[in-house]
Amino acid sequence: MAGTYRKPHAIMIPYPYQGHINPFVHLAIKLASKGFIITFVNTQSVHHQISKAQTGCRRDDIFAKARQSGLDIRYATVSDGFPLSFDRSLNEDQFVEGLIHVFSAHIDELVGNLVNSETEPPATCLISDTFFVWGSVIARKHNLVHVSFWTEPALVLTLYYHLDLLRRNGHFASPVNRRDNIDYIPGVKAIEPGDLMSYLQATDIWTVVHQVIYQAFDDVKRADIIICNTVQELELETISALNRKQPTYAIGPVFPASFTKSNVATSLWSESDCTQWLNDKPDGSVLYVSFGSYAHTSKQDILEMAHGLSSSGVSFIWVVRPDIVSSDETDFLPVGFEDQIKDRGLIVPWCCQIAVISHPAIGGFLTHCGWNSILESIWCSVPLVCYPLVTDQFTNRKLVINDWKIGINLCDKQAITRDEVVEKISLLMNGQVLDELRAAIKEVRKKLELALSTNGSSEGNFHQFVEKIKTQMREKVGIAANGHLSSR
Ligand SMILES: O=c1ccn([C@@H]2O[C@H](COP(=O)(O)OP(=O)(O)O[C@H]3O[C@H](CO)[C@@H](O)[C@H](O)[C@H]3O)[C@@H](O)[C@H]2O)c(=O)[nH]1
Repeated sequence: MAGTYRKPHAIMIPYPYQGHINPFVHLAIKLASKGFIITFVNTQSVHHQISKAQTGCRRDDIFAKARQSGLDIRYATVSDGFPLSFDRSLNEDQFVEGLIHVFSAHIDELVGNLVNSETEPPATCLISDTFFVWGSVIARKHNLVHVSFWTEPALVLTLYYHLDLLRRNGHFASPVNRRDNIDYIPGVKAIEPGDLMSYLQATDIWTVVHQVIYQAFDDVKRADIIICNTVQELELETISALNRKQPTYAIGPVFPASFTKSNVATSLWSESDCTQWLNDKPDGSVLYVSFGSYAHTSKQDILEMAHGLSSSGVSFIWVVRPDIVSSDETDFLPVGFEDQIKDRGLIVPWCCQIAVISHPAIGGFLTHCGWNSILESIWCSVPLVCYPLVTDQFTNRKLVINDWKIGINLCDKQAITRDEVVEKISLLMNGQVLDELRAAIKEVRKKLELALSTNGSSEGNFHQFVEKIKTQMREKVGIAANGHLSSR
């Protein structure tokens, strides 16, 4: 086959959560527009949920429209080992165990078929979510280039990557963890233990999620390439330090090609349209409140939040996911709340967040600090109130408040009070603090814009990353064909 040009064919597998599916889909489109063939894999359950969330039309293949526009993105769905009716949110440990042991076996089979396909250009690259513990194992077995896609800040990746240092220095997995600053992680300025990811602050460190963490951040060390949905200028030292270990490229933010419109359905819940409601509100007057797709909160916190929002006097849109407390606890808003807030507050189960926060009426975002929400809010220059709940959200808050100064904190402990909610909303939506936050977020936004411009860092890194994959793919094919490097 020497001399013949084969299109590069990459298999992409996101972790089956909204905050991971979104950047994976946008990256698939970006790679396909650079001439890649992509086989995008969702779990059957994710596919079913996305299809159900689409009103009006049934979509068996979420990339059908993208393909009509000339992109070669194929779509495959694979069982995660559980029936569609299984409640993955309520039984997370079991679900995550399934992703480790059963989903991986199905993926192994699918990858084998795509690699050995005789009629199609066989796949030569696997782009898998860093949280999967088996990415490099499957890639190596099938002789694929392994790209680990990290959908959180580089700071979070590097903290997990150096778990051994945290352990050795007594900041993690000690009978009593040290409380002083952590100042020995390469590329990270001193960081407080309270800014670590929730799993590293936990007392029980033998959960299923911890098993994932121990294995996934060992596995990532064998990836050929790491790509991060972040921006070099925002995390320069961290990215450089990671790069000294393994080829690491900051290619973010990975957004839809046209920011507010995507021709690929990704929402796991039906989106309520908030445009009409927002059109009637003055510019910058509405607070958007959302805790993302994954985190849960207590019924008590929801009550305090509701009373706080109601007493604040500010107009708001509040995304109250049906399973926000738990999927078997659905009656949690205060009695008569919706009547009480009338047309000042809009409660929706889900919406197109990007469309909402791009609307000029939005003036602030009370967020759980999911990484996508932070990137999207920066892009729309909307300052933040931080209310982290779990995982990387505590570390992301540190970036928002301490490093970039584009947001304020809701509270230090997890249980909130209505008074704190009123106080912080009023700080965010009025007065001098708001002016300072707005000025700061505009500066950070400029960095994102520059990074994404033709000569910007993310575009440059993306280009280098693509070239590196292609070179490594050619090397793999050469090795496979000849047992040594081909001279192509
Ligand atoms: O009503 C809504 C709410 C959210 N979104 C979108 O859903 C995504 C949510 O992502 P993110 O803000 O990152 O939150 P999570 O869904 O909670 O994301 C998970 O994945 C992220 C990336 O790995 C982590 O940073 C988070 O902590 C983790 O909970 C974003 O693109 C939002 O635009 C909507 O479209 N509509």
